[in-house]
Amino acid sequence: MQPNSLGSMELEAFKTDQIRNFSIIAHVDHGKSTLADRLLELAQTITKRKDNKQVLDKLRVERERGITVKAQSASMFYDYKGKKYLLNLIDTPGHMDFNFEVSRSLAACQGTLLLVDAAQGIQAQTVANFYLAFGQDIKIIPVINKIDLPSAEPERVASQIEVAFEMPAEECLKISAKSSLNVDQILPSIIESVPSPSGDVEAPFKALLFDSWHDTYVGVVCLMAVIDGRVKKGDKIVSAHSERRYEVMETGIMYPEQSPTASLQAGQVGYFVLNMKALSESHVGDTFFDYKHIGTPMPGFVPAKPMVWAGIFPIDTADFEKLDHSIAKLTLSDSSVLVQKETSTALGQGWRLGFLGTLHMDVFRQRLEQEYDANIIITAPTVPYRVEYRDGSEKLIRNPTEFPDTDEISQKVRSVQEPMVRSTIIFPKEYLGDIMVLCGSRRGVQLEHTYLDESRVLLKYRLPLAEVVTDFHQELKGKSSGFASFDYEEDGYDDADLVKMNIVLNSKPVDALSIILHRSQAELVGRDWVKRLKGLLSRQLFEIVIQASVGNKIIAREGMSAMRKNVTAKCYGGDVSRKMKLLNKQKEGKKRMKAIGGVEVSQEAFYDFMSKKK
Ligand SMILES: Nc1nc2c(ncn2[C@@H]2O[C@H](COP(=O)(O)OP(=O)(O)OP(=O)(O)O)[C@@H](O)[C@H]2O)c(=O)[nH]1
Repeated sequence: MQPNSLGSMELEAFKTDQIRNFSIIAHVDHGKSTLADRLLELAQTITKRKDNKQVLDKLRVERERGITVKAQSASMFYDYKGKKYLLNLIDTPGHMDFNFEVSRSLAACQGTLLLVDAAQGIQAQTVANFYLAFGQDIKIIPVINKIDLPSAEPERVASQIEVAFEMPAEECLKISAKSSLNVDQILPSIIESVPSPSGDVEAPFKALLFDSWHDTYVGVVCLMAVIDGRVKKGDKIVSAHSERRYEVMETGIMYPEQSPTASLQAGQVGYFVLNMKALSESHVGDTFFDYKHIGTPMPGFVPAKPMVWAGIFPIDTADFEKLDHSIAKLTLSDSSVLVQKETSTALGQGWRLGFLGTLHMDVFRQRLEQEYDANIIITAPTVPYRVEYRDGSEKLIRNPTEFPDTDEISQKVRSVQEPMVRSTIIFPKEYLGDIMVLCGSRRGVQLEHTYLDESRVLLKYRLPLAEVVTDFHQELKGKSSGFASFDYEEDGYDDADLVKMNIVLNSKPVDALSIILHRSQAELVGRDWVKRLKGLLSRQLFEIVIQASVGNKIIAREGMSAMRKNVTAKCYGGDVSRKMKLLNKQKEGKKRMKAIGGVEVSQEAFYDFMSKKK
């Protein structure tokens, strides 16, 4: 199908009272993208297709994982009661790592559809998204989806919505995005109940930037909600954040692809091509003004803060240049990843990357491997720790190698702090005991315990982020047969008794294997790591001692006795060519080895260790 092409559009006819800007928020898989497609079909922005492939989920990884990562927006024209409306749908990502993107999309809307699966009911992310929208003071329309499923219980879900969000159960729309049942009620409900944007077309130009990306053909594209005034090609506008001046090269709407328009004006949402050279010049939450009328900027966003840092290294060091190039290209389309160069004695040259969360990290790694054919080792993720020194200075630690050693801590450090989160967990009540034990073992403190209905429990816990970014989610799924849903938001820093654990091979520390953890866990983790490493290293011609240490104290130890290895032993003198071949093979194998404390460790052993690590 070809998307509709409008040519250069005239949008001036649409005054603010004919415009509605809305988004859809939902827990993962509750049907956002399917509903978005149905609405675009209804308004004939796209034609109906058999394969039901979602238009708004563009990236390959998104399609494979079935999650929306990058928010995409699309415009619709819709006739209602004899009047023509311009409806702008702003799609939002569906995972907790991307809450930042959800809030930036919401800031451009006056209303949102809160979509809940009729079989699954309210999930953790429904709650988180509701509060994001509630905090922005926009109209929330509850919609119960998938009512065609045999297991659907729309009445029960409606009463959960009433209990959790104090919205009358009878206000919920009940639809099936898949079969289109009742989907025709949605756009009229948006027009009736979502306020139109309150801008002034005659006032000087002012717009809010809420998304941007890099386009191979035109460069940086910015999505903006025009607050006041109007703008057209050739106008000069200025960024409140950087005070840089830009010329407008093109304006348009997403229909659903970029479709140029003669202008954009108050209330409208559309894309801008400016003479911006790099994506890093576009700051989400920035306000743009007519360069002659600089007013008060819109309240800014809290910028996306990377909360999970990990080292990335090529398995084969010869791939460094290629990988450098691939990472640079990939960050062009994902400006929330922060990149720094890093050198490790064990793994060579690489990078330290900051991600919004572990899913974000996984998506990035998967794209590197799939789209750029990269072979990489990724180290255990670290959260940013804060160290406050007695002299008043402060340091943010993103790499365990930078963490102060025990002597430094006792002499110079006032406190070490770790980032905390407030988490929401929703699950059937029979799993309550196990889930409370799990949260307790992860140093969690319970904040709330409510029943959404007679069988579903909502728990709120305050937990250290470090405990959440490893395998917490996986364990939660395991303990609840897959029924628990989980979401979290940042909640400041707390003092904590943290230590750096080093892994030492024949008295030499392996920097890539250092981690920061709570003192109470060091021994357990140390014993586990040392044992697993022993399983992965091959015996060598001398004895190997593998130790885990905290400061000068050895907390775990394993030894491997020496072995004599002679690859030519099997050749009884005569066959010289076979002997040479074997020797060459051994040499080849050695190229990929690193000698640490005289012990040869293959990159593959590192890879195996990292990928199975807690
Ligand atoms: N039976 C039924 N299935 C539906 C309905 N709406 C969506 N689905 C299915 O539910 C699954 C998830 O739908 P998506 O539209 O991808 O969900 P999403 O909320 O956009 O997911 P993310 O982008 O990952 O957040 C898909 O397999 C859809 O076909 C519905 O009304 N009925």
